[in-house]
Amino acid sequence: MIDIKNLVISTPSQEIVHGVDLHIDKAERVGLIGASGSGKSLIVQAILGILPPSMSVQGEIFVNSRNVLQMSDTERASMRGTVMSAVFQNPMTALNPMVTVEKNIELPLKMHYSLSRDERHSRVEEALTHVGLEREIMSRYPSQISGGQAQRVAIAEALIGHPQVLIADEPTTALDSIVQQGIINLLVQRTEHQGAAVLFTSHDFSVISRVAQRCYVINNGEIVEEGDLESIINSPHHDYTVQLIEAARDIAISGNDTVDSSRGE
Ligand SMILES: Nc1ncnc2c1ncn2[C@@H]1O[C@H](COP(=O)(O)OP(=O)(O)OP(=O)(O)O)[C@@H](O)[C@H]1O
Repeated sequence: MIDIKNLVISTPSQEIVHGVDLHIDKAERVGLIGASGSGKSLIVQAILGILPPSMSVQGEIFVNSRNVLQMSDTERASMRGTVMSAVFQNPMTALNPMVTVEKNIELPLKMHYSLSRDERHSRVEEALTHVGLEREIMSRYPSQISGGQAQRVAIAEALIGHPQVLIADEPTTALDSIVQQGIINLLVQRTEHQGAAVLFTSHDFSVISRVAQRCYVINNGEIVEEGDLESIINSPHHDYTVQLIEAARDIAISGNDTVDSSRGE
């Protein structure tokens, strides 16, 4: 589904991401874990084609066997929402503050499908139910909902076009731990239900362990370890991985969690 080969990302003065290889299979949930500043967001931005213009990028990023680094902006835009979608750390920046929750969520439908207004309305209602929100929230503006609700709205928008992969760049970092848990459960449930793959970035092994089946450990722009989550947690090879595991509060293997996914918001 996604195959990254020898990805190098540089500013005019220095190389930041040094030859990263990363692979995600269809419907697989993959974690990318590393400390702040290790290069996770730049890799995500390269996949989505939204790197700052000052950055240069080399290597290959194949999505469904097509190199996105060689695509035009229009071609890339046509993939957003249907092939790839993304959610970010701060949901408020992802939502358009000038329009209602309904208008935010229906955007991918308007861009990619020819549906009537009524059809879009019922798809948005259904999407809200799937992310555990009441339909009344549709007419509110992003400033009138909580951070946890906003992240649910962002997830509804990201998944409404049934993308093949959801890229989640630290989507729970800005939320408190109870809300965080609900968002993680929701992401796992919904992507599993829709058969979507996930690339989930975090600096926290306790978060990654609840989402990913396999993970990559990144340190200073370099992948230092990769493997099944259980193997990495039970027998990490790299000192940096050991440090990340020791820093985690509590580690679970994903799928073992039964916490109510809308608690505390
Ligand atoms: N637009 C930019 N111009 C110059 N340097 C940048 C830019 N964006 C990021 N960097 C640098 O690149 C490095 C990697 O940043 P990146 O945001 O990918 O890290 P990260 O692992 O996602 O960290 P965090 O968890 O804090 O988001 C950092 O040293 C950062 O300062």
